[in-house]
Amino acid sequence: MAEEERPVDAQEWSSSNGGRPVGEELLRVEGVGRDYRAGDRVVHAVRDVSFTARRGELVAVRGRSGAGKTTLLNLIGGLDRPTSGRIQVAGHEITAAGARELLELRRSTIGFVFQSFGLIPILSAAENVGVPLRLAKRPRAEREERVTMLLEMVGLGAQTAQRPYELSGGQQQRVAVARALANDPALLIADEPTGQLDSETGRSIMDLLRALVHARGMTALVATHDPTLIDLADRVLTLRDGRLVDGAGQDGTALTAALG
Ligand SMILES: Nc1ncnc2c1ncn2[C@@H]1O[C@H](COP(=O)(O)OP(=O)(O)OP(=O)(O)O)[C@@H](O)[C@H]1O
Repeated sequence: MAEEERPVDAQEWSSSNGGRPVGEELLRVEGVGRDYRAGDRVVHAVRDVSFTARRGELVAVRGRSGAGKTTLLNLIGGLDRPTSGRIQVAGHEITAAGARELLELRRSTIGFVFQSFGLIPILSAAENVGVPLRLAKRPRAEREERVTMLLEMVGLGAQTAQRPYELSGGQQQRVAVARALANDPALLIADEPTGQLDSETGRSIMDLLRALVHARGMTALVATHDPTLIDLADRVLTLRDGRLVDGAGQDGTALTAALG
């Protein structure tokens, strides 16, 4: 990783975590299932999944292709609705939220990073990062200050005016991470964030996510196939055929068992 791409010292960010107590429960998933109809067939993409995650935790979600990782992350992020079960994020009942409340939660409480970066090609790095701040109607001066700080934080202080096609894949994903953090979310959801990157660049993105999660008392859920990236997680959830087969509780105990 080039020197200028190193994220700033985690300490610099610790004051901006809103006093969130690291270790407090941030996410609760209880008996969540999602079925899809495919013609005459029903696909049980996610089945009876229960776990909790705490502030300051980087949780990897692993499993083979088709195991249900994307479906689970989309349910937790409020992009899809479960067929059964409940999901709470930062005390908000995602599963009971109406469309407007979900939109608001996705803007204020949850940040998303995708495999394909999802940047707007005609906008500069700074403008891309500023999009969520515009949607949140933050004043211009505050937006500019925050965008500068976010891009410096991900090691792109010198690339603010560049458009996505003028940046490498790793740099584009850093812009996407900065954008996901614009509104200071409590939960970061990343679906295969390193899937389009070479292994070294992928690792630097995971290192960045890990530093941010620990510095800011955020929770991150990261779906990945990559075993070397899984090593960087604080905890690993393993999905198989839609079921959580490992990692539900911090001590390895399934939440459902704990609930009796
Ligand atoms: N909209 C849908 N309609 C029907 N079936 C779906 C739909 N979305 C997902 N599925 C099915 O649900 C299962 C889980 O898919 P999902 O994309 O969550 O897996 P994944 O673990 O993220 O896979 P990958 O690593 O390949 O992205 C698969 O069998 C998939 O075909």
